Amino acid sequence: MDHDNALRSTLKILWPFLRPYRAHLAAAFGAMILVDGFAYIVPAIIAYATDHIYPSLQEPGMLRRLTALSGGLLAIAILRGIAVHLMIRTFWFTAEAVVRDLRNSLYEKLQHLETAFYDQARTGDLMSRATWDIQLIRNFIAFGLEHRLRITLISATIFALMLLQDWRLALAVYTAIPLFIAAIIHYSRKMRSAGAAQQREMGRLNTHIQENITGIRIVKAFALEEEEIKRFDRQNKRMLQRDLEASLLQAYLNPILLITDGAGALIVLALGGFRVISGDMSLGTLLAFITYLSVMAFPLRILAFNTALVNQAASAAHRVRQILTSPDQHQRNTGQCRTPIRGAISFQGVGFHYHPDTPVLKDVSFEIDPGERVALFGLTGAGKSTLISLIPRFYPPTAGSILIDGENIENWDLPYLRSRIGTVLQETFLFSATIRDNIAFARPDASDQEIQQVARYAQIHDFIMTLPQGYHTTVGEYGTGLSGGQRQRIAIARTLLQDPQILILDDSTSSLDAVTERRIQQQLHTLMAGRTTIIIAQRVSSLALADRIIVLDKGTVQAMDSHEVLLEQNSLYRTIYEKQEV
Ligand SMILES: Nc1ncnc2c1ncn2[C@@H]1O[C@H](COP(=O)(O)OP(=O)(O)OP(=O)(O)O)[C@@H](O)[C@H]1O
Repeated sequence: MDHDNALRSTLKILWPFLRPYRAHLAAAFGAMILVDGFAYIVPAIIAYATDHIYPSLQEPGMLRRLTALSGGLLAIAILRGIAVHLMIRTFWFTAEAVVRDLRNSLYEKLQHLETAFYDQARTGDLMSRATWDIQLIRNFIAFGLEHRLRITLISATIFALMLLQDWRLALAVYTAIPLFIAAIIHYSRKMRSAGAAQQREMGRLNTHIQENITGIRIVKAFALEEEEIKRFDRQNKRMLQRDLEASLLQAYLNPILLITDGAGALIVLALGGFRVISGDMSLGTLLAFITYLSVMAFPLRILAFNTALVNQAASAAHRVRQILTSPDQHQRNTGQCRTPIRGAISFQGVGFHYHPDTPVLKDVSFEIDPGERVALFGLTGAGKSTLISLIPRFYPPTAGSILIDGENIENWDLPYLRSRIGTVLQETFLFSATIRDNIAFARPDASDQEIQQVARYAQIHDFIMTLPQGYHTTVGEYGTGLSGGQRQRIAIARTLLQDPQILILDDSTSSLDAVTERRIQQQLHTLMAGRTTIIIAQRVSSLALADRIIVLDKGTVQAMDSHEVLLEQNSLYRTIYEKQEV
């Protein structure tokens, strides 16, 4: 992709974000015309003074004319100063405002993307897009776009003025133009792919750092710190390689541009000088040409850098667009139903796969009555977590249908449906906030009394009260400073406060000791009263909570009955149960 295409495709992607600020852009462009327009008057004034004032300075009135011209030059300098200030200010304001809007849109999109998107995405790469790529876009709007417009404006105007002054010399100066354009196109293409490679590598580097920090305990447990440092060094070297490749391209392009500039000066001096000597051209015109060339030095100096910047912005905008155009749940949220949920759940011939060639659920059918407690039981990898993730529509079933209160889940308003389903997952995630804020996550307006009540239900209140700052204790990203069991109990309290009709417990008692588990199970009995509950039972002790048990085997329902019946009639159930009992 050449320079202009990179520019066009960047602007096309960014246009929805630039559009609200088009008046600012127009104002900045107006200021730019003032800045550069006045610059062109200066050579004309110098040419005029050389040809008409200096030779006859002794004549009456000439000194006054010279003073007036000098005053004019000073006024132009001041005006240009004001215009350049306004121009830079407006471009930067637009850049910061667009980037703020872009970040908001990106964050909003990240909230609504399909769960499947996150199965594929790497956090470090997403972080890189949300920070580094956005930064490149900001640089593009703040000065890349300004420079690009000025380069075009200055070159076009200077060429036109040169033509007006002396078309023969102008054409001679521009003989080097095809070489110039070929170099730009050639390096622009290379810069675009080097920029994309650089940004991909930055994503990998960020992923590396993020995964290392997240998994630092595992690294330490395996005493692999030194190995990790070496691995990072290798990754960092690849980053260096990509960075060098990108900067080298600028280092190659810049000399070509400077040589072109030098060739222009040579032509003006040699040909122009010859024509002045032969009386074909005035000295003033020659001086004007030399000044024009000095004006051209600015665009030429920044062109290589600008080409790199525009191409980097093009691939950054493309990477950001990939996220912004990924399918999100809004596209699937066509349901309107928001009536109170009683909690009947029906699976009718449900099939599901993450990848078409590996079915995870096959023809799953069962009925759960409102308020019933059902445990999902099966060997690891049987599909239990997958099955429950279909109920809040984290994934759409690939066959059959799921009904809640007789209504297909697709007909329920998605945010409403999810707000009525409470989930306590195996891995408890707590936000970097106070314990109070973590519990009140679903209902930030909950009173202290309500928060303490659910904390008591979850058997965590007494512990919280032993902390110096009580409910206002800040916990880390992963609830640092809390045990696994304490984190889980906070998560249970969080779900209790949500007061859902349907409760999904992903073996939420797995990190608890036997005494606490018994206590919490008693509380859970109270909590589950009147709510439909599905418990993913990794451990047989969780089965005691259920009225009926679904035995899942390799994605199919083998049986669904009470514990007693299953123990008597189902050999798979009996085998797993007895093994775990031991
Ligand atoms: N996001 C995913 N992408 C691709 N495959 C997946 C994904 N999640 C799970 N699987 C696969 O689907 C199958 C069922 O996994 P699932 O987690 O539902 O089983 P499970 O019964 O809950 O297991 P466990 O008891 O070990 O938690 C497994 O083979 C697993 O590898």
